[in-house]
Amino acid sequence: MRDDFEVSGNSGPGGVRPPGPSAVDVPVPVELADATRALFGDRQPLAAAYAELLAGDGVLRGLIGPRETPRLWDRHLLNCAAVAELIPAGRRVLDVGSGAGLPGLVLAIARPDLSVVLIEPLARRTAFLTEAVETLGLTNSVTVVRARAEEYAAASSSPADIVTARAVAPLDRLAGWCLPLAAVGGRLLALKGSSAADEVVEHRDAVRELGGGSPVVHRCGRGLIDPPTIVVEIVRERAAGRQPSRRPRTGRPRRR
Ligand SMILES: C[S@@+](CC[C@H](N)C(=O)[O-])C[C@H]1O[C@@H](n2cnc3c(N)ncnc32)[C@H](O)[C@@H]1O
Repeated sequence: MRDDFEVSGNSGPGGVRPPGPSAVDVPVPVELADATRALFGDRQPLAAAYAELLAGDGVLRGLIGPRETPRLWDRHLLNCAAVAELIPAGRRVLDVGSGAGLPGLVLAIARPDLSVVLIEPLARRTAFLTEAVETLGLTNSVTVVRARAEEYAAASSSPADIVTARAVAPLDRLAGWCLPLAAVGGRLLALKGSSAADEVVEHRDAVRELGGGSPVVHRCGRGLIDPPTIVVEIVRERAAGRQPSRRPRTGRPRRR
């Protein structure tokens, strides 16, 4: 990768530091206790430390609206952690437009086997992400990069197994930014709302032009969270614009 992006992480030893003075206690709501245990396992204290950072510094620095604090667990942490069921062990994940770390940082918390790169263009957000990664002791598994996805794709030579994105752009634009970041055979997992199926219909052709296969809609976390997280999965089948070659036509040979 070119080294003119601001990059941090993947350097020091792990070990959770206690959240700083601007952390706010965010207890897990009783009705979410089982889901939280199922999705975070023994990493639940780390998830709680991240929730405290979001509710404290995240709100103070304008990365999360104050009205989100009471619903941090369901709308943000559990919503994102549920996507882990689509990611096999040991994969390299790029999270595009991470904002305050959603879903990339949550996936790194829930799944210590993953190596995660958080790609975010805004300095205020990457500053928060870098501090959160250090505070949570995740510098061994998480890297923060300040860049737009298109810039990173043009400069990076290490394609990802999985590219994630939540609330970043409509599916056609998102596929244009994210598919070039994935290896051929790799996958974009786009966290979408209830209009996911309509988006798929609207943008299917554009996605194909961009080298993606047929989008598949998944509902993650069923039986654990309500509503489940809706994820549109797109496999990168080939480089953009190169359509699969047609089978030769059979029948009478053409006259010369
Ligand atoms: C609405 S926020 C969503 C943040 C986070 N994913 C979440 O779900 O809370 C969209 C984010 O995408 C980032 N973004 C916009 N265009 C981008 C691009 N071309 N490449 C990477 N990130 C981008 C913005 O800076 C912003 O942080």
